[in-house]
Amino acid sequence: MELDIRNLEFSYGKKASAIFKGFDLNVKDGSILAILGKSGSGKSTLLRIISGLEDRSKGYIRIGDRTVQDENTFIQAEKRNTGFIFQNYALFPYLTVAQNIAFGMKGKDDVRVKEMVSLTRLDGLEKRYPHELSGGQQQRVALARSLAPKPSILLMDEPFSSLDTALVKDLREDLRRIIRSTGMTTIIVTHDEDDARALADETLVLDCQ
Ligand SMILES: Nc1ncnc2c1ncn2[C@@H]1O[C@H](COP(=O)(O)OP(=O)(O)OP(=O)(O)O)[C@@H](O)[C@H]1O
Repeated sequence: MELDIRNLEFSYGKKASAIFKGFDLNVKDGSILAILGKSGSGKSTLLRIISGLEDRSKGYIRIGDRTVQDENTFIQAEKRNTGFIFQNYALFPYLTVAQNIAFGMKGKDDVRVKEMVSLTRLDGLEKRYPHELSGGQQQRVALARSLAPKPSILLMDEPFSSLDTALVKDLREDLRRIIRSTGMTTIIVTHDEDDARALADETLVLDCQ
């Protein structure tokens, strides 16, 4: 779905200086945007605002044809239906791969879990626990878990930060292939220009105001 942000304003607390002011962003349906920017420029904050985890921002945010925020509206994070993949993947250690993937879905849907396992090439690993997986496999479980409930948009914060750099090149291609095959509108926050170039259709460089 398309993401449209107009005139966004945000600061952490009344006395803090604004991280966003008059900020506009449009991401076309199905496209992959990389957000680059130095540490502290507000990359993670922007993902938190889009997903509804920060409720103090002002401005207008639309996802698809649904306004999730404007002066009269604030849709809570649970109801916003964004897929968020955190830096450390935040997998549940006591749940298996299949149970992790099923976690965010309403009701039991083994067919959808199987579909996600196959999309992310986790076949045969369904009964393993996160600590029995490689970093790249854990990332794919996080991806499968986020995609399973069919989110409106996928938000990834530093997808490669906890992985061995030698593996990252292959994993980038893998990640791009999976995202492309779903047609999901995706925003990837990274500090690495090579990630941005390899993964994204467009790049935005954030500059803290
Ligand atoms: N909960 C918070 N309360 C107050 N200030 C915060 C909070 N979280 C982040 N900040 C500040 O907001 C600014 C933007 O932080 P953010 O984490 O969005 O940056 P970033 O670009 O993602 O940085 P990095 O690349 O280091 O992860 C920073 O100056 C940070 O110190």
